[in-house]
Amino acid sequence: MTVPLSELSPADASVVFDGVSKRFAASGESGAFTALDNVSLTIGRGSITGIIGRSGAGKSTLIRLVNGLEKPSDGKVLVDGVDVGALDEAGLRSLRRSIGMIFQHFNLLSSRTVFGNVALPLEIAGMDRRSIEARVRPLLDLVGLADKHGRYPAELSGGQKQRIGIARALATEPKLLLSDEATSALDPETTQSILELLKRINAELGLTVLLITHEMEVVKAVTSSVAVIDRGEIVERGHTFDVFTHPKHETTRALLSGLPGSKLPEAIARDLRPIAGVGDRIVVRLTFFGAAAERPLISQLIKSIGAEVNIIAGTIDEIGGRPYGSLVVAYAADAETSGKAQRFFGENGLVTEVLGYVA
Ligand SMILES: Nc1ncnc2c1ncn2[C@@H]1O[C@H](COP(=O)(O)OP(=O)(O)OP(=O)(O)O)[C@@H](O)[C@H]1O
Repeated sequence: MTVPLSELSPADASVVFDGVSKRFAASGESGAFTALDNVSLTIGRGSITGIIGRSGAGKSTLIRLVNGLEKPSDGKVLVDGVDVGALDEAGLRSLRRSIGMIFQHFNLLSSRTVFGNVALPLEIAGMDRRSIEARVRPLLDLVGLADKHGRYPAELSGGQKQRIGIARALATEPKLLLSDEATSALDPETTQSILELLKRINAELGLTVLLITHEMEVVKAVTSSVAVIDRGEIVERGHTFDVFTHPKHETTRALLSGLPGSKLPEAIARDLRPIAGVGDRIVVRLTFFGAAAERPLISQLIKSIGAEVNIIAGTIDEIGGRPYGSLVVAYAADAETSGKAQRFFGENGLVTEVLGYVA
């Protein structure tokens, strides 16, 4: 799905938050605590959308509104056009069958086998044994754990437990999968394999995935759209590529600074000054996309400015499946050299950010 979150029509939407606020009674104090403040957000059908924010920003509350575990204080949450807040108990049960959910700590039943865990939602729905077998076996295949069907959760690794969690979430053939920090307890390699599985499920089953996380790495690897939440408000949203390459809000920038490859070497970061001294070099981050990534930019830059350029840090990466590069370079900060460099960056469509000055 390539349409920005704000431009989707309701017909393309899996979930719509329409002016949603959520206030909780503050214990021991008068008044209420506002966990979500007038959130309007549209989650495209068939997309993998990320909601990222720091601890306490309101991410879990947002997800609990989708499956009806909380009701909005103001506004509406629509899932496939259905107003969740207006559903009665029977309506909520049927809504929850159409939504799969995976969790940070997997929430498997230790007394049940792998098969038994995946079968549980089907047993609750009253499905007969043979139909359950027919549904569960292909799901275990899909998540790559067919050979573990008789094992117990305690005999599995974290990644395998999450695969079971995913199979269980898919058992009732939901149209929407909610992922609440599902990779936060996993090591980076296992995280990648679970994210790959989510991408496959999204592509093969056309399932919408709404993923909340505090990890930018997760958003970068798997989502096409992202919304940044800060103290209950959506402060930035859009295509993941655009938000990552042109972050506008301070919170987004702060979250991005934790990504590997965006950190400056310790010695440079320590010596960086906000104002240029005589003879200083300017330190600039260059971000480039598409065709620019294939050109010998640095040698062209050296020619254009007629001065030395030091490469301090660099990374080539992919965001939402699109390649981009980021380079941190330093060159003489005098007006003439800087002016030539600015012209070169402009002519070549490079996004630049001055990080500071070093001696
Ligand atoms: N039932 C509740 N009663 C009172 N306050 C609540 C309740 N649920 C959540 N809150 C408050 O709302 C705010 C948002 O909580 P929420 O769990 O949605 O944040 P989060 O972004 O998911 O954080 P984390 O990543 O730490 O789970 C927090 O300050 C939390 O203390």
